[in-house]
Amino acid sequence: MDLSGVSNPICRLRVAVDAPQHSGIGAPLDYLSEQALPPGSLVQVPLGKRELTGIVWDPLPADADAEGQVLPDTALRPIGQALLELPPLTLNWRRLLDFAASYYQRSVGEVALSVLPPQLRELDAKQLQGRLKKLHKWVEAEAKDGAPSAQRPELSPAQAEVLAQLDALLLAERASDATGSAPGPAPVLLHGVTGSGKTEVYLRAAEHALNQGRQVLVLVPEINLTPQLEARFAERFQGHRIVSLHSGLTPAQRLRNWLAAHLGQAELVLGTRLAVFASMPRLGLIVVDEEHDPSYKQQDGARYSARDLAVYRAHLERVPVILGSATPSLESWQHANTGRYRRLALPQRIGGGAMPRLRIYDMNLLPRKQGVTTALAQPLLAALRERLQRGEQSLIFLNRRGYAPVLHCGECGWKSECPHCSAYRVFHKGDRTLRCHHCGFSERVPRACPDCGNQDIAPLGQGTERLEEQLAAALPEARVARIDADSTRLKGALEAQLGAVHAGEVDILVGTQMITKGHDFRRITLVAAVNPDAALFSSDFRAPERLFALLMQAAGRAGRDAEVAARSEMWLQTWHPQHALYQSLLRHDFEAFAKSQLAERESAGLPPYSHLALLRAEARTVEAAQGFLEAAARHAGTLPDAQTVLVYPPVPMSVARVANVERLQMLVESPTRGALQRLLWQWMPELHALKREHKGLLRWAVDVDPLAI
Ligand SMILES: Nc1ncnc2c1ncn2[C@@H]1O[C@H](COP(=O)(O)OP(=O)(O)OP(=O)(O)O)[C@@H](O)[C@H]1O
Ligand SMILES: [Zn+2]
Repeated sequence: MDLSGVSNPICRLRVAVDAPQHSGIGAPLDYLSEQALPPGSLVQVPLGKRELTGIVWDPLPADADAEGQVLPDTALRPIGQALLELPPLTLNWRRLLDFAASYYQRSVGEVALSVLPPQLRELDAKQLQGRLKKLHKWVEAEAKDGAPSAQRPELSPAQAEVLAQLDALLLAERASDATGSAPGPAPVLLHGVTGSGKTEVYLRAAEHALNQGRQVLVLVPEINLTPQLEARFAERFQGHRIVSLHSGLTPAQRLRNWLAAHLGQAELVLGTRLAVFASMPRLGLIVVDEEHDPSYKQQDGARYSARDLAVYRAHLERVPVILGSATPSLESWQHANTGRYRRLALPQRIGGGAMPRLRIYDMNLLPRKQGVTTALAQPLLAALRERLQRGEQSLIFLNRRGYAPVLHCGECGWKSECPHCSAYRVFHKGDRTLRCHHCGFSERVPRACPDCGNQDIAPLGQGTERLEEQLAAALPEARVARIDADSTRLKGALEAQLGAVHAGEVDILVGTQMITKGHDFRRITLVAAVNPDAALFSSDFRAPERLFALLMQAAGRAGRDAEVAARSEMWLQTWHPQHALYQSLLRHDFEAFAKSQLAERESAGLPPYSHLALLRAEARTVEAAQGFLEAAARHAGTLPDAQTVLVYPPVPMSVARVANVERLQMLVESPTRGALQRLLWQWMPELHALKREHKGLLRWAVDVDPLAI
């Protein structure tokens, strides 16, 4: 860099550093530097006794109120090494991080540093040079020539129509942008039923962006969906470099892929929610697949929604963003209703195949036997047998892993409670353990009741392990496989298991929601949800929306091949066959379901008609957590926006105690986003102060737009 023109050899730099939340350091810190480094540069700086990696941040505008007092130069410390080999992070990247930090009420340093690959924060300039050299070698060895895309299927008329509308949107945007002030293309909500070929739309839109020399970011909700999507993109775009970004990569891979995107060498980035922060200087398109999926919400630290940030990022960069789903979130659906988003639809399956016929089986018809939980009704077993005879596959969905959720003594009433949590430990038969799914506490299964010595302790209810066992007993000729978090713990296990299903080596696949999403199974003609009722009566207002999406998506795994679509079925075993949710499902009618849910939300004043945040508190005792929340509520009452923003009394979380920590939360509700944000901003300093006063408090956090209430 040529610094000869810099008149003042010593300048001030604002540097974003990852200071722990309790330190109260919010804004970037001032340092002295002999070089005028551009914002976005990585530098090492001293903080206390440590040396940390930080990011040079933008100078405050001249008229800004300085936060706190401005220190004289003599009070500032000099920066350390700068990582000059790395091009600075772009202005739009920094604006995205500024927004995310302020919206989710965290410090920008914490968020910005936490979304960089961990290894990048540990390297000095020399080590970084080494990594870059390695990257260039890799890029040379796997040279991509930008060759045109491989063979692609003829678009269906609906796909062609959607793509034409996408093009029209871009053209209109460009035409209106003569002044350079247009807001960017409206976000697109692609509502396509399962198997309608949404992925082909993503591929074509990506191709369009690649042809213009731009980079493409594709987000998927779950890590286990990245390999198959990566394969589809890689097959199509052989002349282009594709990298993935998710938490399953080794630290070295993550750094390499991140650098490839940052240097513009990777043209396609596929990843889970953290990839929304990937540095992509030539970004031209963002795709968010299964946009309704709750996994897009981060559940600790900065509790961001990657879907919402994707929309914001697209707006910043003025590039199109496509949100795809068969069952859009009600927030996005409502945005499309009001015209903020542009709705495009793929109402039919590729090849014109029918949606699976829904069969609701009334469990009340089963003869009741004391103490016996019937997993599979006879008619369902008969339907499974029919598939077996025809050589077709079935999928059985049960959202509960392990053998049984509770172990129970019929003599004294003992149950397998976790000593550290307000939850039962789950019986895992495979390794004969009782395991708590909240704190991880695990013990060997006792031979007899620990309270009364009764030898006869029995599992209550069923999980996927038990279902697998029951199926094997009822249909001994079937090849049964189970896919859940337990069966896929080892690296590569999931790919192998999915491979076996695709290869036709499995007749019946049992699993949790892992198997209901996104997979393009071609030979499944029967999907069954054997115990979906629990969510019907949840206290969480989003539970019906989530259940509907999950069941629609599960149903969507059946009959994906038009040849077998006509005889594909979705079975529901339920105690509440008349429930309105199941009735809309019966008609595959998302629109009717969304309409009725939105009407309920509107009359109850719930999102998207109001805006929520949660203040969470964790302490060793209920009193300590409650004391903090009550003091916080009193303070909120004194703030200017207290007239419009409602703060509810503290309540225990649904699992109140985890690992001996009591967890309480307080709901904050506002008719407008602006009032909520203002109140939170004014509240934060007091919350930090209250934390210091309430010694018994372990942690507190604010969750903006919380998903689970
Ligand atoms: N134009 C086309 N011609 C032929 N086959 C196509 C076409 N578009 C998509 N397909 C095929 O149709 C199948 C379903 O498409 P895809 O997986 O994209 O659906 P989807 O809408 O993403 O479904 P889901 O929401 O269930 O994940 C895939 O096997 C895909 O290869
Ligand atoms: Zn526990």
